[in-house]
Amino acid sequence: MSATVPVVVMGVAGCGKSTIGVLLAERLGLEYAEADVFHPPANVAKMADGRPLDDEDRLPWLAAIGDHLQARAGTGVVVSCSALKRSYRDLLRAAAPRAWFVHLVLDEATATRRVAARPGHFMPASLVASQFTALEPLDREAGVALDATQTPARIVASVLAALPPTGAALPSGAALPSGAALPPSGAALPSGTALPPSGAALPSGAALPPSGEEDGESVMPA
Ligand SMILES: Nc1ncnc2c1ncn2[C@@H]1O[C@H](COP(=O)(O)OP(=O)(O)OP(=O)(O)O)[C@@H](O)[C@H]1O
Ligand SMILES: O=C(O)[C@H](O)[C@@H](O)[C@H](O)[C@H](O)CO
Repeated sequence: MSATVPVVVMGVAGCGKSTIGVLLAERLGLEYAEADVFHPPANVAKMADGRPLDDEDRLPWLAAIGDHLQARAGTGVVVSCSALKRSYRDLLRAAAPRAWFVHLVLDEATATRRVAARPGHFMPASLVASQFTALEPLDREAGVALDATQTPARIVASVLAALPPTGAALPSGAALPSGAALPPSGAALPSGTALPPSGAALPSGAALPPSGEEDGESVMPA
């Protein structure tokens, strides 16, 4: 199986970007790139010191990741990148218009627990709250939002099912299917609402079902 769309696995620290990115790249037979290696040393030092990055800090990092995506636009690549804000994703899309995002959606308590339990990493658990402050969920952008408390195998299977077919047109700022009736942007689905099967359109920002329920997925139109 292969995908030529550049796939960006996004979300807060601890949501599983690296874990899922590696597995996904393996399944797709593509190169995996870890966003943390694109940080200037000053960014890593700042985070290790317990200070969150700001927009200015993130600009050179996003530019480097954008270059990496652009250089592999024809062959495909899987990149992990927190891409917390819409404006950050816009920068990546400016470099790679076909970029397709996998948002691993996780609650703050679980993210904090995972980061605290992870040995030998520069990111302190004290910074997880700032990641949620910055986070702007995928909003009518090409990609899929998945419940990050599912098993890695299940998450990867959902991504593979949702990926646009090789060669499919992926305009940036993906258009909604014509005639689709959607609640206002950011509207949460009533609790207990069954999510449509993979491939169906859902506004991002839709509430994901609690862990353990069927599916845990919302797909943005490609
Ligand atoms: N689906 C999952 N279920 C349970 N644990 C997971 C899952 N995905 C990742 N983890 C664990 O959570 C921790 C954080 O995962 P990972 O390093 O992949 O996250 P990340 O989003 O890349 O974090 P960061 O952005 O801080 O590098 C790891 O210990 C990993 O084993
Ligand atoms: O945008 C950011 O604040 C950073 O990218 C962080 O997300 C860290 O790099 C990552 O979480 C640590 O691995």
